[in-house]
Amino acid sequence: MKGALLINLGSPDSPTPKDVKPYLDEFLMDKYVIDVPYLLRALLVRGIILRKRPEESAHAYAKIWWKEGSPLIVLSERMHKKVQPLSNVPVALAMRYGSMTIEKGLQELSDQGVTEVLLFPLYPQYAMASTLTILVLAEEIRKKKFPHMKFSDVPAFFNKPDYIKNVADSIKKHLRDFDYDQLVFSYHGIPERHVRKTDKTKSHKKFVTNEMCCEVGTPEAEFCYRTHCYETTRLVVEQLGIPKDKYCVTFQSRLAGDKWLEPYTDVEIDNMPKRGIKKIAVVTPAFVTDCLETLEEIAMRAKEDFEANGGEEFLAIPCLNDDDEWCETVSNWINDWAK
Ligand SMILES: C=CC1=C(C)c2cc3[nH]c(cc4nc(cc5[nH]c(cc1n2)c(C)c5CCC(=O)O)C(CCC(=O)O)=C4C)c(C)c3C=C
Ligand SMILES: [Fe+2]
Ligand SMILES: [Fe+2]
Repeated sequence: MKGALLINLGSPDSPTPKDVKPYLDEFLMDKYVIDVPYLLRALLVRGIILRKRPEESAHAYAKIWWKEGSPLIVLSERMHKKVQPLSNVPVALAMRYGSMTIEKGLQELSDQGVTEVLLFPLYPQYAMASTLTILVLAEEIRKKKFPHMKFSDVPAFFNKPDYIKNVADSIKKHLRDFDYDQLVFSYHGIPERHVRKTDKTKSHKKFVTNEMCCEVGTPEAEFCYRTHCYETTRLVVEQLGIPKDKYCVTFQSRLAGDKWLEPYTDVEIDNMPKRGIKKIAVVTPAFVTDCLETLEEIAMRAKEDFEANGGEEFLAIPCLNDDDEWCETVSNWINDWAK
């Protein structure tokens, strides 16, 4: 029998340093997230980052935490609840990090008699720190615990017409009563090195800000997160008829140290009021579910900083979450595969 496993990032069990620390340890010790040799990674993560970060992150999580739990988990569960009845096969939900493990998700499917699984990473744009790490871990678990299972996966859907339509429709709905100077497309950042590493053609050398680094459809673009982000943006603004001077692409959530993809969201947004841009809307299409990075970093911190710098109006557009059209898209893709 066939079945699908929706996989999102995960969250700590509670917004306390006690629970945030092991979650961050699992996350940042992942070699596809901090991609340096094990000893250096352990020194960096356990010797430096995890000394202060759990306190700071717990404080940030506490600001966005809901009565029912982490927004990312609660919203993913709501989406799963809507997708299951629209799908013709069993659908389970799992997280890459934290307690809702991929192993538990596969066990749930296996208990229902599923032997052919569609792995569905909930990331529109491909990155080794998001999509690849899920696929690698799932395969490790399959070999150890579920050798009888067969896997397929949903590739990055950054340019799939249904997803683009869902994002465009959501933006249109939220901008109906908001007269904006600039629409900011803010994507989760990654170190530039990650883009070079996943490029099998090794043709990514220098990046020119605001220009696509490779062309969709070429081998170098197949795993290029940066181009996937620019292409999502291009297709969405094309569908909405937004002119070039009314939108921009930025990258958020960088960690200190490496050179991450530019332009940086915080730097760009802080500078906008000085350039006469006083009313902005921010959309975050790298996340299909609202989470710490959208609810705290964008809707709270970026808004405060924008206003402190002279900005007047700030609108954070929610992610697709459990939007009906989006849940239909997800179940359609599952049903197409299961045919
Ligand atoms: C080297 C560090 C990181 C890389 C690379 C990275 C890539 C990446 N992350 C997401 C999605 C999410 N990240 C979230 C939180 C988060 N991300 C990092 C670091 C890297 N991410 C950290 C340390 C954290 C934890 C919070 C913090 O301390 O700031 C989240 C939110 C989770 C939640 O519980 O709400 C998401 C979602 C993607 C898609 C991605 C690569 C493209
Ligand atoms: Fe992240
Ligand atoms: Fe590229």
